[in-house]
Amino acid sequence: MEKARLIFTVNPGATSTKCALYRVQEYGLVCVASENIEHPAQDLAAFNSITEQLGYREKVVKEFVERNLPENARIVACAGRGGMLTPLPSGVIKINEELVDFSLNRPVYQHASNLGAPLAYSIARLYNVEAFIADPVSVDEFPPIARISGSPDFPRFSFVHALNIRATVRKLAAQLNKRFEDMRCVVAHLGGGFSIAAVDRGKIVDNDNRMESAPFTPERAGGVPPIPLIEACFSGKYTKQQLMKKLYGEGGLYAYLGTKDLREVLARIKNGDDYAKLIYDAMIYQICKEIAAMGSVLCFDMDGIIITGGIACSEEVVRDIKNRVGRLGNIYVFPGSNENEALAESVLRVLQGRESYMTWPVNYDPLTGRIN
Ligand SMILES: Nc1ncnc2c1ncn2[C@@H]1O[C@H](COP(=O)(O)OP(=O)(O)OP(=O)(O)O)[C@@H](O)[C@H]1O
Ligand SMILES: CCCC(=O)O
Repeated sequence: MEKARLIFTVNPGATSTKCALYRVQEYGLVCVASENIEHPAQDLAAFNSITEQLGYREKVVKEFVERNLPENARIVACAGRGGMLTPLPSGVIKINEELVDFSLNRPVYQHASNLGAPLAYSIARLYNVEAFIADPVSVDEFPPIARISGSPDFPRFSFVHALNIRATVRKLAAQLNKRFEDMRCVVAHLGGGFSIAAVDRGKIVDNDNRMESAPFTPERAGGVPPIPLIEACFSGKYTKQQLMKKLYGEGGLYAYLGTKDLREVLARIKNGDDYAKLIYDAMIYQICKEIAAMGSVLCFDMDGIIITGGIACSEEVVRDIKNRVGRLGNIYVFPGSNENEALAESVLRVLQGRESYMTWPVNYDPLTGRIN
């Protein structure tokens, strides 16, 4: 009997590595195993950089595959979440040694997703198959107008949860019986980090890059007033690393309330904590301002507003967002992040010849949108 064909996917996050195996069926994919493997803070504290975590996470990922690969099945392809690479067009890229080297040793910023390509490649080599990344966080398809900031020295650029955003737009397209390539919508990905994006005919034409001005998130500061920030940089009170942490990792809800867990914040509010309520309300207020801003990018001519990510599991959040911006368009909720599934679907489109893949390095000019 022919062995079942499986796609392995891996999505490394700040504190966990999400792994999954999908069986390829004639009509699509069936998830046969999926785990969110959490990494205790004391384990990760032993490493000075994301790159140093590779061996540790590789062991965990290999154990996942050994535990879950059925005897009557074989892996036919692997996929990992793509990290902070150079600016790229959306789509699928085949992983090679050079891409692994770039992700580990020359990424544009430190981000757990930089380990996606090395981890997928490592499993692919074990099973002698090909590995891919899809829609990495450095997807940048901004048109020229979106790149203009208030200073030519600091042009705007994209940094975005491209994988989950494009996957949820595909889901909405199927639900509305429309082509993905025709969809126009605002997507609010609300997780540990947020990405609030305008999607125009399948392309992310603007988003709230949290290295610029953006709503604060459970752990990221988003936009802060620039002059006081410059003063703090030159005050001698902080190291660069301390200030980076204030913006990234220890900002947002965590800075105000000492927790990154929105469920805990909601529980405190239920128990009458007025300060927690103020901070929560401010977060919703900022999210809604950004949704409206992204709606304006689409001239409010859109198929709807999507809310997704872990925070979209909260009925309170969805209700409070609807109360502020529900008049702008229909709101669709896709709770949780669908990144592993989106990776598997991207690879399936490639295996079935419905989508072509790019090869690293991708010689892409974000200013013209051309691949040379
Ligand atoms: N049922 C829920 N109600 C409210 N908040 C929730 C719920 N489930 C998860 N969250 C919150 O969602 C946030 C984490 O979301 P998620 O798991 O999508 O993030 P992540 O994958 O770690 O990060 P990112 O989305 O930036 O890659 C946390 O603040 C968590 O408390
Ligand atoms: C695209 C990833 C954004 C973030 O982690 O904040």
